[in-house]
Amino acid sequence: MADPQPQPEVLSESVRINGTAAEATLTGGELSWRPVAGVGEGQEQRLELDSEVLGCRVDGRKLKFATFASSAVANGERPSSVARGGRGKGGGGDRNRRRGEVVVEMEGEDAAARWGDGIRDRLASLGRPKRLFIIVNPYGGKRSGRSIFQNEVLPLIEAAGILYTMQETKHRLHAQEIAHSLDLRKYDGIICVSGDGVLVEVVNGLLRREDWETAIKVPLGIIPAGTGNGMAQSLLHAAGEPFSVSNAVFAIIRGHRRALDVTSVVQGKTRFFSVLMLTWGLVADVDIESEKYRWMGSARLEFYFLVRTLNLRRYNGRVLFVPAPGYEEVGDPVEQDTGVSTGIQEDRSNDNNGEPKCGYVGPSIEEAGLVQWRSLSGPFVSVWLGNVPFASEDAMAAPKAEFADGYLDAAIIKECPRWDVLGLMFQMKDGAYVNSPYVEYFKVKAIQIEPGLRVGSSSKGGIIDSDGEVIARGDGPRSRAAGDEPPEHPMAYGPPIQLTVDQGLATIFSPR
Ligand SMILES: Nc1ncnc2c1ncn2[C@@H]1O[C@H](COP(=O)(O)OP(=O)(O)OP(=O)(O)O)[C@@H](O)[C@H]1O
Repeated sequence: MADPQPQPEVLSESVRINGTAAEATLTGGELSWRPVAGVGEGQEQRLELDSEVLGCRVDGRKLKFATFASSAVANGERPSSVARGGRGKGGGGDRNRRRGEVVVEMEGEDAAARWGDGIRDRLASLGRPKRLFIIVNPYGGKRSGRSIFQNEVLPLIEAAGILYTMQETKHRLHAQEIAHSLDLRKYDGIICVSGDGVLVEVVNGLLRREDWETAIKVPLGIIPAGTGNGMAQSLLHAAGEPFSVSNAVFAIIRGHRRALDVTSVVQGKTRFFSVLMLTWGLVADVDIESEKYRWMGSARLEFYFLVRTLNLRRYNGRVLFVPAPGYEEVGDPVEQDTGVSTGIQEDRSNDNNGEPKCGYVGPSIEEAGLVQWRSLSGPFVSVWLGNVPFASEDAMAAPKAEFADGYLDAAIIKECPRWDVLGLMFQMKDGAYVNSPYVEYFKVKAIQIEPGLRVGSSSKGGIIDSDGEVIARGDGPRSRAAGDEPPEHPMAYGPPIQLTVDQGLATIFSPR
């Protein structure tokens, strides 16, 4: 039998807290005190180290707690009866946190040093990171990554006493290069101050390393500073926390983590890894084609959605999938005896389109194929595959998605009157759109997309977008001669694109 964890010593002392004489006790993960005179005399007050304290430093006879909690706690004023009201364990108070300071003055420096050690040990036992590598994208979103880092991230990280190395990205795929070559032994986590794109680059960089198996276990963190902040919103929302930079930073400081599914997206020898979503049809068209209206600000998406709905496109094609348990009746059965009828083929040769032969090759579809494949045939208005609930701050595209269930959530719209499409958009905010009879919502272990031409066009296909990057675009036939520029997108539009999920392969800092 394993030895029981040694219980930390209980410390008690007569102190002054924020100037008021009090009896203080440090028990487990909590500092509690009762003022012995004046306001609040005899009333117990508490400070939870895990959910309310950024850090603590000793300054002579004083212990200075940097707090991040409800305003009353931040000033050392909240009575424990209030503190306990309606709060889950480790929940972190009323979520409207503010920075504050609680100063505990001891009678002597020895006592302060002893308490300082006790608090340091307790904070360390919470598994908080000590050294972080922080990647800042100064270019994403509203170009505010740098100022978010300086003004909102750094003060909290410093108050927590975390050592860090910061590097700004200089170009596309720079974050992938950094993650590919970083000395991971020096850090307890890699943090992205960016949109989702940089986080995805980091995952791809780690999985292309020779030591990918250990590298991908390094906890990742995301602090929203992009246009698409779906991962940050998904993590905060799952914990009941409001979307904010400081809540995202505090989640990283607390060091709680959760497993995260990684999807391998494969076409022939081209392979990359996704942690958010893949979309084909309406949503991809709106997302990508509306770029030319960027000058409109965030209204561009609504505007272009309206344009596209009025001229609704439908795409031919087929999706084949291995349904998750409970979804075996979705779609039609696929003949599977020869493999020819499905066209499902695997290339797990560890040759990533000429890149060095190392890194992760993804889970086998054949393993997934132990169960029956099913299919849905187009035309499709929209195909959405999500690994996490939110596609952006205010679009809950896959409301039942879980971080590490080993499945992708599919939301597929086939035939749908255009006014109903418009209605669905308004129900995207809270995910209610999936209850529409026009939306087929189910979970899959693996899925293959066979994208076809737009209905009514003999040459135009659609756009396939994974985690905000266009991976294939059917712009019509283009003659390519030897010496031509390499194709703009990594995959071709037309041949099958396969997705398989590796359950909980990555690790991400999470409020809960
Ligand atoms: N210095 C840079 N110059 C240009 N592009 C960059 C730079 N640094 C990073 N990028 C690229 O910016 C893209 C978007 O980054 P990020 O994830 O931060 O934001 P996003 O929300 O996904 O997108 P958006 O650019 O629409 O805000 C990524 O593909 C990344 O490679």
